[in-house]
Amino acid sequence: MKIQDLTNNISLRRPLESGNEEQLQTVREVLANVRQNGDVAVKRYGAKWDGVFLKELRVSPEEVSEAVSSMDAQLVEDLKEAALNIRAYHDKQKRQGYRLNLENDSWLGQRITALEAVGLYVPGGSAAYPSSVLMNVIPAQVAGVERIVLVSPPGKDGKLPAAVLTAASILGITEIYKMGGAQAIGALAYGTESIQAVDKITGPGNIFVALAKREVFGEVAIDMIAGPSEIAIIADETAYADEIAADLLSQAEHDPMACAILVTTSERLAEEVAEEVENQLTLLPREAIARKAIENFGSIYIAETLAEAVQAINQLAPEHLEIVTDNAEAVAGQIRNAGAIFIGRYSSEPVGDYFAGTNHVLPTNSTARFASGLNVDDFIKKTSVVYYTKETWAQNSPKIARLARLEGLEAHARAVESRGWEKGDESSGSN
Ligand SMILES: NC(=O)c1ccc[n+]([C@@H]2O[C@H](COP(=O)([O-])OP(=O)(O)OC[C@H]3O[C@@H](n4cnc5c(N)ncnc54)[C@H](O)[C@@H]3O)[C@@H](O)[C@H]2O)c1
Ligand SMILES: N[C@H](CO)Cc1c[nH]c[nH+]1
Ligand SMILES: [Zn+2]
Repeated sequence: MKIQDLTNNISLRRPLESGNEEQLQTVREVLANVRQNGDVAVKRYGAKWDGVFLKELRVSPEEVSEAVSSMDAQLVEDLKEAALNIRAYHDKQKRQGYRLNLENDSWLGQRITALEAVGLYVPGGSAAYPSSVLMNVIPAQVAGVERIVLVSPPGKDGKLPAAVLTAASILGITEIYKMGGAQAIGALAYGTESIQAVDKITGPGNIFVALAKREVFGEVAIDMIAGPSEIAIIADETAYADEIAADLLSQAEHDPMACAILVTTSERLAEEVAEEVENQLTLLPREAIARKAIENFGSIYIAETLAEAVQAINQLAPEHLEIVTDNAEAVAGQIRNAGAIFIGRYSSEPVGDYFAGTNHVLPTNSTARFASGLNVDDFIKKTSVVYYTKETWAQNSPKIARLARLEGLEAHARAVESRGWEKGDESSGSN
């Protein structure tokens, strides 16, 4: 791993947001084709990139039961416990609408409504992500979404991983389709013969998924760009090199485009971590993927002070930040930009990926400057409500008409003035 001095050039930005021209072109073609040709296009792209041409895109109940019965009982228990933790954490995010009472029985309100139909992308391809099923579905369920659709790419055997189907089954999800990449995003956004379009698409994925979500935004809502994983670690001389290296590799193994960065005040640690990363890499089953990520998007930076390290991280806005320093909680208090923060030696990042209860669908590519991780708010909308009684109208209509005329909008002024005393009264409003 490269070791360098910390400069202002620290950056996570990969060519993700725009993708390279070829990837973007592919994604646009796929989306246009799915819009025009529906299922046939989805199936053809599935054959091309997932290596299987499917007759049926929807997962049958038999496939689900077969998957569930093939699962190790302990793993099912582990998934259930993780699901409980995730639900407990997300239950706290539930919102109530509110009502602001005004004079003369008038009121204003904010009404919270769950989205009607959402499509949740569960990545597949090079790994199976039952944890992403939990992370996507649970906040949607807590919000009260009626129709929850899962999509995920099948393996060459034409099946979804048993663990993915088991996680869906634990949560009671039955509308599941075997499709991945940009074609799945297109199907969710536009609808096809076998899948009805949704209102919002959430979930992480590789570059093709991330670009496709960005392209369909507007036609449907999306949660964020949750692309290839990232980890940044601030560590001082109190940290253990083998643990830091292991945590860096935990994210590097996701994707050749994953990003792993250490910012440390200790030169000794920097050197030891670089050596450890190399040693541990050779022992990983996904060495080839992790090695590419480390070579292309891995770096160790040496900072003069912790304050400098904190400043660099705030500039970086990583998806995940670990703080392994003396008094790590105080350092965490100074972080403004990070998708999720893991404090201290025992909060290794995978704790959050699987089990703690916090969400692992998080903003990447420095978008943590303005975006949040997936949460219950992603699955609701807020509607404002106004109820003015005659008295409140009478008191305020001259002011409103003046403001309308200030903007040169005479019809607005006349509308508010058009209410007359002689036309009778109305009863009170209700929410
Ligand atoms: N940010 C987060 O919250 C988060 C969480 C979990 C996973 N991840 C990321 O999700 C990603 C998972 O990636 P993955 O590839 O394993 O699975 P994926 O499901 O995202 O992508 C697989 C699909 O990509 C499409 N594809 C593959 N090669 C293509 C090509 N050359 N042209 C067009 N389409 C192609 C195929 O349709 C395939 O079905 C990783 O980048 C991982 O870091 C992110
Ligand atoms: N670290 C990923 C988010 O970047 C989430 C994940 C799922 N499984 C393992 N990890
Ligand atoms: Zn992970």
